[in-house]
Amino acid sequence: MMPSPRTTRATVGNSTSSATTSNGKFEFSSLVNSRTPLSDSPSARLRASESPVRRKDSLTSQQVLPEEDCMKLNPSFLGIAFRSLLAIDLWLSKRFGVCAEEHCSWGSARPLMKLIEVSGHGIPWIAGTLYCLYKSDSLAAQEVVLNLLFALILDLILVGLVKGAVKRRRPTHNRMDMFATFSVDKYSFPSGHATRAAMVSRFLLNHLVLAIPVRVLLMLWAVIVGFSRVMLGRHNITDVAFGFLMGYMQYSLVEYLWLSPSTVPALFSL
Ligand SMILES: CC(C)=CCC/C(C)=C/COP(=O)(O)O
Repeated sequence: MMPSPRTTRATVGNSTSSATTSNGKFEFSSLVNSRTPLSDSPSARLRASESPVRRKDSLTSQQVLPEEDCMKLNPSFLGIAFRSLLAIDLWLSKRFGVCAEEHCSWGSARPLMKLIEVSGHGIPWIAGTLYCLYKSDSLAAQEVVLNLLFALILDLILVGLVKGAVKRRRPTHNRMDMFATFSVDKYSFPSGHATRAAMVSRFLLNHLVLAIPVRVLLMLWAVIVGFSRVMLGRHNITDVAFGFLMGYMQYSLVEYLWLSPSTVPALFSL
């Protein structure tokens, strides 16, 4: 039976000769009996790789355990998968960018797509919410509208942060003729329209009492806003897909941080 490294270390500490002659245990002998530190001797350093105790300490990341070799393979596999996904994304997004220019196959639908773009823009949403806040006459209505305003501002901040961190350029076929943009809007990941559409529609579905057809229309609007981003050539498909996911999660964050008269009374006494 193989002694455990702990047992071996104790044994060689008592007997120099038996420790230095036993195969593969030299490192323990030198560790205990030699004045030369293990890591100073090249041969000892090499042999240390055979010791389960020293292995992790004395080797570089290239000379490690098989499991760690696997870990090294994974990033390259993931890298290839990631690059392939991006290549498919770029190719598909370009194919679906059918309203990117007037002369494109669906170029005549471009004005309609731009109208849909305005319907998901931050300015009309923030302006409309401020107007509703001004008009709301009950505390309950004020609470909902104030939280919608908070959600819209939070969305602008979070999208701006992610766009600034990821710095993914808009598709080359996009014509940058959007109105009222921030400097980070030269970047495309994630789609701010998609985050807003997903978040706002989830917000309204949860806080307004709406007839079923209106609920369906609201969901349809969010989906159409997403499609229009790719068709206009503003975004790649992954920008919009991630935007929807992010907007959906942003709503959960708003729910979590919900502003109410009991948590922030100052906001409601204005
Ligand atoms: C100026 C304000 C209040 C908002 C900017 C809204 C905007 C232009 C977002 C960019 O959306 P995409 O990332 O979908 O292109």
